[in-house]
Amino acid sequence: MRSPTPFLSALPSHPRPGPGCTDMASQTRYVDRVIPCISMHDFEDRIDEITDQLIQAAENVGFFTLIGHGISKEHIDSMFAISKTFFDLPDDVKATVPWNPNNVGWEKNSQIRPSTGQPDSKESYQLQFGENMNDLWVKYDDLPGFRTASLDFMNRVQQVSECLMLCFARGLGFPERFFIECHGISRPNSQTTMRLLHYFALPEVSDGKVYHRAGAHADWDFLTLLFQRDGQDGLEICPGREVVTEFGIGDGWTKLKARTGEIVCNIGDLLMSWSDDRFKSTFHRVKAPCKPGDYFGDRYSIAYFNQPCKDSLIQGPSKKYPMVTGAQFTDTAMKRNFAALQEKLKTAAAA
Ligand SMILES: O=C(O)CCC(=O)C(=O)O
Ligand SMILES: [Fe+2]
Repeated sequence: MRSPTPFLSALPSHPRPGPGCTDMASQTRYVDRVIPCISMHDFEDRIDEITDQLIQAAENVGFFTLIGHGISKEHIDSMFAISKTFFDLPDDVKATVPWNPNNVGWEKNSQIRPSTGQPDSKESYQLQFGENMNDLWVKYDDLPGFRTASLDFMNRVQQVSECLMLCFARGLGFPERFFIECHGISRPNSQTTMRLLHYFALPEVSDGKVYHRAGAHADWDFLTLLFQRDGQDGLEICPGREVVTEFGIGDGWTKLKARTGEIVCNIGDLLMSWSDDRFKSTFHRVKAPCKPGDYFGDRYSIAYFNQPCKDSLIQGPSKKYPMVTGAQFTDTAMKRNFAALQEKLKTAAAA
């Protein structure tokens, strides 16, 4: 059932409509690109080498995969199992923890991307560490152990994120712990978010409709860490951003295979801005399956969005953009997203 409420899309995404990027997979031009794969093993000893690799990836592709990151396949599988137990609950139970614009809570079929003008065919539950989660954790009696297990996994992903932040701070010439402090998860106004995602199984025989899974967008956070499951493919990327302040998108998409042990990372608009556009926030989507060979089954993923604390001060080393707070950055991103969505809906209504 589709929710009639157009979702304000306050989720960390920053869609860009553009030529050749309609999400109609039949019109897609595919391009082979090398997505850097970076191993974090022996992090302390290899920090210089890892920093160089991350900077290269951030400057040239905006996407990279991580291995040797220290989160075991068992932990990832177990978090996916917990995520499924949540999504298997009846909708009226999930509706006791509804989504709100602080980017927390459960939504279903309600995120409309400006790139498609239609809701993604999915449900998601967003979790944070701080006060935004008050009353938004599913009740213990409805799902015992969910909160503890989720927070444990979030802490593990945070540790990986902090290693990456340390490298990016070094690469940009900030004090080593600068980004880590700006994203402190123990602060009550932390906005860092883990999003559990469930894309519904779709009909393999076309009924004439396009079921978008996640329409094309760029994330507006600092850095996104994404977990996927073997065989549940669909993620595609399309580098195209030159400056964080302008819309723009290329037309050549590259498929990324879903692998359970790897973490797929992408630079978000925030890090693009904080690096004075040196690092690229990159468009991506989860393809609307429509062809033999596409994956039509249920797809589960987990995205961890590193968001700044509301009072963090954001400005790149060469001061390309005016200084803003974390709260202002997120607010501007949401408003821009909302305006792009209104524009898309207006154009669609006029057509
Ligand atoms: O589910 C995925 O693979 C991607 C999700 C995503 O890009 C997002 O939620 O921003
Ligand atoms: Fe995304």
